[in-house]
Amino acid sequence: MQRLSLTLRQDNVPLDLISLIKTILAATKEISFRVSQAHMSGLMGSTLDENIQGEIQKKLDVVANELFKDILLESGFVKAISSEEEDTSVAGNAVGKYIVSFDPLDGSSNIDINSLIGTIFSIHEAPEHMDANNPDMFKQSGDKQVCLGYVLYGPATMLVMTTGSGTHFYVLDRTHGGYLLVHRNVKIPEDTQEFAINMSNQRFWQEPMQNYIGDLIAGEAGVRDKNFNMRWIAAMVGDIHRVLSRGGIFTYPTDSKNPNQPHKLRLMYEANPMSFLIEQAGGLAMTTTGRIMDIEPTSIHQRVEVIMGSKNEVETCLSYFK
Ligand SMILES: O=P(O)(O)OC[C@H]1O[C@](O)(COP(=O)(O)O)[C@@H](O)[C@@H]1O
Ligand SMILES: [Mg+2]
Ligand SMILES: [Mg+2]
Repeated sequence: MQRLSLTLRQDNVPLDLISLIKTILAATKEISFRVSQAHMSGLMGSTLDENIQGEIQKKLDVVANELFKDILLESGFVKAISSEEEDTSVAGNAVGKYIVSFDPLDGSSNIDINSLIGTIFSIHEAPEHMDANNPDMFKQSGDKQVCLGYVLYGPATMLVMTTGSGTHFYVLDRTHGGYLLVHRNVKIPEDTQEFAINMSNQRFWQEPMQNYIGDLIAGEAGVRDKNFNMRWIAAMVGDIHRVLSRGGIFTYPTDSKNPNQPHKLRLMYEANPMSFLIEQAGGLAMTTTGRIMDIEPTSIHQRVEVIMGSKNEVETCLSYFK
């Protein structure tokens, strides 16, 4: 099995970006270890604090965030970082070439049940003319990401990453401490019989989504004339990993549960990096009005509607909104 650094060189990734990627991966190896030791180190359960988005932070959310933030800022490679767990962006090296957005632990509600969690990251080039303290640096569309991915802390710790030359799967080999390539150029099947949605929100969805999911559930007895299976891991990293591995459609649609917050998933450190991975693997990553990666962000913690996965199934879903 090939080492990650060789794959990056084969994909012609610039040396300074390779150095940043290695810094990020060093942080994920440490988080992977901390996650596995959480019971013994008193790191299970919640803190008494909320993040800027009004969500109670888990102890591991805070630990993973501090670790990721410190290692990135100390590296000198980044001009600023932004994180789910930080109110605004945090300045780094004034001449750093890159900015990094991240979700230090995705799927926080899975922490206490020893289920799937992961770290999501997204790298853009830092605009030279902007001050390191200026959060507007992060207002760049998903299309401009230069590298992004996630690390899944599952039975195996896996890295799924792209630098724009295909989506590749790597696995953490604990015997030598590095990531090894296990699947180059992953491709998502265009058709699927599997969907992922939080069904408990059904009554809050818009009518076209109600109709679409209704037709999937009707199976062979309905207009789709085939049976569908459903999965929900409650961690986007886990659900998207399944879609990349064997196809499927994943959606967190617009809902009216909380009128002030029609969307759940965050654009910068959830939807955009996952969209890039899905598109590189031949899938689609959309809202009901267009491509997710075309969106010009207006704020760091912006939320967005998400419909992504197997190409033909995403198109079928969107046809209900026409
Ligand atoms: O609570 P729900 O509706 O199952 O939402 C699950 C979704 O929320 C998220 O967990 C949000 O991520 P965080 O754990 O980083 O806040 C997504 O990963 C996941 O798809
Ligand atoms: Mg998340
Ligand atoms: Mg999180």
